[in-house]
Amino acid sequence: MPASPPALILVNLGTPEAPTPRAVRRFLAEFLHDRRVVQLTRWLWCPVLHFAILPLRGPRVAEKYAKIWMEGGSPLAVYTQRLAQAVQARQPQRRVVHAMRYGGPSIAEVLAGLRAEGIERATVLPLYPQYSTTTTGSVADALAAAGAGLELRTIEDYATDAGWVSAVAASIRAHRAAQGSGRHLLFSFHGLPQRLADQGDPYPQRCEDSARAIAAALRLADDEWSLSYQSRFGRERWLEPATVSVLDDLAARGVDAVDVVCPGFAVDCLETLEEVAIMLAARFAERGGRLSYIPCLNDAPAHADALAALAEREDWADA
Ligand SMILES: C=CC1=C(C)c2cc3[nH]c(cc4nc(cc5[nH]c(cc1n2)c(C)c5CCC(=O)O)C(CCC(=O)O)=C4C)c(C)c3C=C
Ligand SMILES: [Fe+2]
Ligand SMILES: [Fe+2]
Repeated sequence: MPASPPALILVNLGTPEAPTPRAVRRFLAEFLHDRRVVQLTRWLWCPVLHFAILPLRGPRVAEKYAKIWMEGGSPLAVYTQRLAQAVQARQPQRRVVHAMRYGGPSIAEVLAGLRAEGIERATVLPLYPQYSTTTTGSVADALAAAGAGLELRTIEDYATDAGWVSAVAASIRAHRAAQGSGRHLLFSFHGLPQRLADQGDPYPQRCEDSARAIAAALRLADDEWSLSYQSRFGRERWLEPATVSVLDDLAARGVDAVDVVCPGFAVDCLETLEEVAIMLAARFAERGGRLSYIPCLNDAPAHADALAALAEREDWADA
């Protein structure tokens, strides 16, 4: 009898439990204490974080979450859970669960639950197509901290996975078929401090690889698409060009219709729904244009198919 396939753990970033200042502060406190995310020495960072960032940002960001909150909770949590269920439906022979790097369900509690069920092996799929030390690397830290007891294998990057690329390309094609073609396509990825890229974080290269692969699948000419980075945090220089500047430049050049897609995000979240689909769309409209946001793959069947195939391929040879 062949060994049953390893469990599959889809790991996402995490999100506040409620759109309230208190819940946002709690979430940000855990997130922004992660040394993968903020590298400043603690005696410098902790006073800034506790006495300035959390008190000021908590209420401001809670208002943003309130604008996008769904009946079942934060979009990131709702879609991550639905995506895990969709992958589970495609792979009834294995346990498919989800975990969050910050907040719950935590990686440690999910691993403990699997161990309690007698599961001995798991494939971990961080829901970040492009590897970064700040995201996938941080998931690896949490797995190591949660301790052994389960044999783990992690899929660290799927930026150019053929199944995932064609799922993203198909969703763009479908959106454009409904909205009309001939529009500029902007690939907007979450940014990073430029310093991390200079220190060797492969993330910007992998974002470029993803954008180029998706543009090729759509047979776009070079002047029909661009790539940019959004969601800047802090005063340091971040990856460029910034999404806001690229959109302002497009508007200034008279481009009045832009489609924006965010292939660095597996599911919709604050950064896509509030920052891009609401704030940046309003800013582009003020400049006379129409920004059409193309939703993330979320729990679409093609997304679940692509991730199930990816996990199957990465399983242990004897599974
Ligand atoms: C998709 C990949 C992501 C990378 C890379 C990333 C790096 C990164 N992020 C921050 C700071 C913040 N990010 C915030 C939200 C957020 N970030 C990602 C993904 C990546 N971050 C997601 C999916 C989300 C949304 C979570 C949700 O609940 O919907 C936030 C919180 C919101 C806010 O306060 O603006 C911060 C802060 C840094 C500093 C960083 C790299 C160093
Ligand atoms: Fe602290
Ligand atoms: Fe982020």
